[in-house]
Amino acid sequence: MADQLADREVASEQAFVDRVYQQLERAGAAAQQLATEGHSRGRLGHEGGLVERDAMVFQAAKRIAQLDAAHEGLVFGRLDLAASVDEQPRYVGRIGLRDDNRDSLLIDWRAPAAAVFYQATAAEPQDVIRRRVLRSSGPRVVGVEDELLDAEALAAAEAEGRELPIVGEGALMAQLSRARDRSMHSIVATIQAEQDKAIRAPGKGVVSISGGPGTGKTVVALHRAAYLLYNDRRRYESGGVLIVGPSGVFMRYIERVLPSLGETAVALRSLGEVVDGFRATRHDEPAVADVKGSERMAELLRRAARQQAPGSPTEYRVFWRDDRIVLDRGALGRVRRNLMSQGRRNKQLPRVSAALLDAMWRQVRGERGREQGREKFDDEMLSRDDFLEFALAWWPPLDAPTVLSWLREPDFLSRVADGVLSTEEQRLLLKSWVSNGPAGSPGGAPDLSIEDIPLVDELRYLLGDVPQKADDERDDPMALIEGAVDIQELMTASDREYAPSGRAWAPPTHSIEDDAYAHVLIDEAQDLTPMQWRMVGRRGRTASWTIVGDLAQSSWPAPEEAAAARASVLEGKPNHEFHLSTNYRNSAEIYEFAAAYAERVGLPADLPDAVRRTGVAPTEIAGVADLEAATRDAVVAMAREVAGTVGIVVPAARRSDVNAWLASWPELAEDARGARAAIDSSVPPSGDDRVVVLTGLDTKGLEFDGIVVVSPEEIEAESATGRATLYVVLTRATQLLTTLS
Ligand SMILES: Nc1ncnc2c1ncn2[C@@H]1O[C@H](COP(=O)(O)OP(=O)(O)OP(=O)(O)O)[C@@H](O)[C@H]1O
Repeated sequence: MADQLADREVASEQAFVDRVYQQLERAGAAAQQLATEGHSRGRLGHEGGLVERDAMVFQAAKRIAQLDAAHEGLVFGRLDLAASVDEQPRYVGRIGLRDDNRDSLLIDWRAPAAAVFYQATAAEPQDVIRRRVLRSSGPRVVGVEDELLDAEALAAAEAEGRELPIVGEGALMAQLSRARDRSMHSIVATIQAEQDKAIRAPGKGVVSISGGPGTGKTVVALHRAAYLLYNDRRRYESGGVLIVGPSGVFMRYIERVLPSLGETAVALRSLGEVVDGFRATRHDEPAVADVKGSERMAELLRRAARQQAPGSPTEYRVFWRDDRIVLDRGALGRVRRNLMSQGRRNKQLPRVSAALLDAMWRQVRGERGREQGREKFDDEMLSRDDFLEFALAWWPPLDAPTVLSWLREPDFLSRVADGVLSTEEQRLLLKSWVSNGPAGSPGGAPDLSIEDIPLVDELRYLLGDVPQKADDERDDPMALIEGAVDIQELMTASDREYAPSGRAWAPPTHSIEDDAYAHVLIDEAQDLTPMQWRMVGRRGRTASWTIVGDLAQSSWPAPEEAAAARASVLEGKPNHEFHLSTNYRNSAEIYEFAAAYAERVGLPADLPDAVRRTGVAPTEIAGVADLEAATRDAVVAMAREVAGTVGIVVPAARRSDVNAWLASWPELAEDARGARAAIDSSVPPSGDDRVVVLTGLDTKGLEFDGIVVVSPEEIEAESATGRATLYVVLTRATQLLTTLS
């Protein structure tokens, strides 16, 4: 009986969904035609035609991208309202669509009219009688899940002859129990009321979203980005939206969510990729990372950027008429300080020769020289190769990696670090830079760590952009100091990131002028170091912000210092706080285990309620004699048990060993479910790899059906914040958790 009823409801929804898809096809054909028309106008050749073509192709391509993305579960919601409001059902989808009469067929989930779909509750039904979620596979409706919000209104509606049966077991539980794959999915159909409030918060100032593990902070923040783009497309698309997350693996995990919501005009960057033109994927060891992340590095770099370039000339001599002119250390030091006081170092390049000539002219005392005058003096000096070469060598254009490489010299470092860093801290820095051959190392490719990137950025701003030369001056370095031309490509942030072809990335300009975005969204914000806050802060001085995080998951050892850096970045911006309180990821059994750990080790944990029980408690195996055999048994069993992903979390020092084990286990290669193992998590795994090896830090923000933790006590001991890292690890599994020690 119940099945028949459900089948009938599915069939009736299918009829509506078919209508929507037909309309979508018509909209798609119209957009295609617009694109074709646009191209043929471009062939006319005149300039107006080209501009028009660009605009048309851009619009059409955008529409097409939106429509393609919409194909997955295009229609997902239906509201039946009290007769006094509207007898017709309202449908909610990923995009808005009108029928041929321009009447609304489908409401965009972000439109004000759709808000009630998320906000109505049984306590406050807001005229909603029944909320229905449609589950689909492509264009096929496979099920419906209803919620009755107002029983009295239902009785009244039925008395008037409307049929509103209630079927299904609740959309949320169905959604939460699904197997996890390698990407995060959108939650448009099941956004909960407290999440909806954060998503729809006004786009001014700072929206801070906090909550414990698995409360949907990341997924909510991504839906908020889509909401902002929908609501103020002009502002956010032209100004750009920057989304920053902890790692490349994490960015790949979340990258599908926004396109599936029809949005591609967004820059997704891991912390190692925030600065245009640089890409770091390697972490420094924790003790080094702690030094590089400290705000004290800003003072050290400020000093470094003011130093004379190591190896540059310290003296210039020339005879002119009756005078012997000498620019010695003292004189040069004065010129340097004077230039430095006028602004960024590279910006002074056009003034260098004039400043040197001023100092030199003051030494011209002889009558013959004075009579001939300053102009004659300047002309003669500027035609001397040795003078121009000196000027360029003394004040060369400097890029950030070059200045960073100066710090590899122990003497240089101790000079600029005096009173800022301890001897031990200086030693750690030297060790990291010398052993990894940083940028500028002779012959060695730059190997910057994720923690080096904020230092590079700090220096970019201290030095200013290296002037670009015009084409005909490429081979003439002198052009730089003789009134350099500052030619930059004119591109906005969104031009950079968004190409109509659907490719989300175009070459960056590398200029500090182009760093700014209209909205900055920081995920896992609890992990940002003070130097990272400064780096992202420069990208959002006039932006609105969304910041999500959970302090108990922090791996930064000095929370007060990070909080101060954050406060100074956001100073003067109004702050709106949102808190999420339900854990949607972990089974209740797994989260209880993790929460007990957090309490035991004294983490300041914000403990959400986990809503889904599986009846399976985590497995703790202690006193393991053969770690490889035990790991293999646990992983193989788990891969059989769950349909989705399995993560093996290991101490950083054991990662390559465990990778080698994994590669040698035939059981996994031949796994009946076709599981294949990704050999190394630092290499992007292909789509069907469902078993991966990760360090504790790698797991930030991710989730898996099953997690096997190898040697939790070693993960705990890896750094000063190892307990927080282990807490993160224990909160990654949706179904099964096993620990081996
Ligand atoms: N309303 C919802 N409907 C369905 N699934 C949801 C909902 N909210 C969250 N989820 C799911 O819960 C899981 C956790 O979400 P997410 O990763 O955003 O949480 P988080 O708070 O960022 O976690 P953490 O801080 O632990 O990294 C994801 O699988 C997400 O899709």
